[in-house]
Amino acid sequence: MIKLLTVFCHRKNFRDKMLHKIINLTVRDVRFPTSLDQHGSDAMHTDPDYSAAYVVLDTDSGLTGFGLTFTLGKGTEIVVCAVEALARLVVGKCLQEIVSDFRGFYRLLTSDSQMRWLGPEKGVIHLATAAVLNAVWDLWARTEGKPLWKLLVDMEPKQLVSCIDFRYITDVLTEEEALGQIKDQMQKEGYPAYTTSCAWLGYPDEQLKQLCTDALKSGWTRFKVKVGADLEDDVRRCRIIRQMIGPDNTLMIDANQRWDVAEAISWVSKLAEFRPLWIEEPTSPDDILGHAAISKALAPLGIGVATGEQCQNRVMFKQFLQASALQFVQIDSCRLGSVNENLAVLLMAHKFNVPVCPHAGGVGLCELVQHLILFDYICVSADLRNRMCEYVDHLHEHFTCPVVIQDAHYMPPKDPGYSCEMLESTVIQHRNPIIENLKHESYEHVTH
Ligand SMILES: C[C@H](O)[C@@H](O)CC(=O)C(=O)O
Ligand SMILES: [Mg+2]
Repeated sequence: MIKLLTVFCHRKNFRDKMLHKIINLTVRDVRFPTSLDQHGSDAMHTDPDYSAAYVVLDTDSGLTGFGLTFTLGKGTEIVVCAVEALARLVVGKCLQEIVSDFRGFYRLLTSDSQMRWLGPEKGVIHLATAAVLNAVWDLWARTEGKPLWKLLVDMEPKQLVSCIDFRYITDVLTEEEALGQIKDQMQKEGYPAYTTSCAWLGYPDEQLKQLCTDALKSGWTRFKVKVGADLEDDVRRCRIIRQMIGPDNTLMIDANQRWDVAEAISWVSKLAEFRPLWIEEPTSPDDILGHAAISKALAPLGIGVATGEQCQNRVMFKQFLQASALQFVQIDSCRLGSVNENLAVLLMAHKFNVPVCPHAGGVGLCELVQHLILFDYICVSADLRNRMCEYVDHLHEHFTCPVVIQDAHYMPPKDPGYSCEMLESTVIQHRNPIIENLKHESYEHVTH
């Protein structure tokens, strides 16, 4: 009897919890002046100001969901407008209504017939979708009192798979197959990380050496170097880093889409003596066959191709995998359509036996993607070979639950949610009021 009552109360609590109705969505343009010190600089983004379109979902129960997407500087204004355009599809819905048919809700956002023309599922509108859905996932995880990775790990495989939109990928992965790939066994340990913080393109050699020395002391063994602007500089910088980290540590290089295909092959061949594990984004992120040609040419040198931080959607990832055009999948928590679409890519990568090494850094990307890679390890890949998650040592102090790195490993987050919440003081201090002022002016214009 007591047991029955407990089950009843539990169910009722669950139902009540899930009834949170979303009554408001606010989005803020939050920017950080990272370009002043050349943090984040690469061959194509020479003065990046790390920024976020930051979403807050208020519910009638008082519980709040936080989400974001990462972008750079002025571009944030446009993403903010796109989020505002999606708000009408979210406000007024109950959490239960959304998560009981998450696939349907994902489609509602990505297939709205007036907005779909902007994508579909790519560019600004997809970044906006990610920001909104990230907030919904955060709200769900908070409702359950679990960190997002645990919410995913505890879900029945059937429910998990029901969050994925399989449209356009059933030729390589069906719902039934996906079900078979999800393991229900749990393990907990820190997830290996690599650092990009030592070798941004705009850092002078002395700074590079100092940061490398510090990182080695803190236990880092895997390092990424920005390349692609000037070959002589790249040779010098890679030589410095290789000498400092020694022959056994791992080095990766990242060109941020700087080259054409033939140029990529010849340039990277000249850096082969430094034994990079991968060349990241050698050419246009949309050129799947170009990546395949680069992969083929560099394979004899032992250099793989990594890409994904600007891969538009699961369909592109599908083709990269089908064409053997990448050897490392770099999922991104804010470029793809949130957890829903990232789940699809994790499962496809598993099917093709290609390791996932997420893109992180920016603002908030480390906080978010750590949940996805933990889930991948526990429930999908159960493998750490050639796997690591990027880490960049900037802007974590602005989050209420920043990542915890120990001995170059991500430690599993414990707080409920998706780790998206920023400090209120940060949002106030770094909010870019341009859009709001503009709106104000146009309202005035209309009323006069
Ligand atoms: C503009 C960003 O800093 C970009 O360079 C990040 C990146 O490519 C990476 O972290 O990898
Ligand atoms: Mg990169």
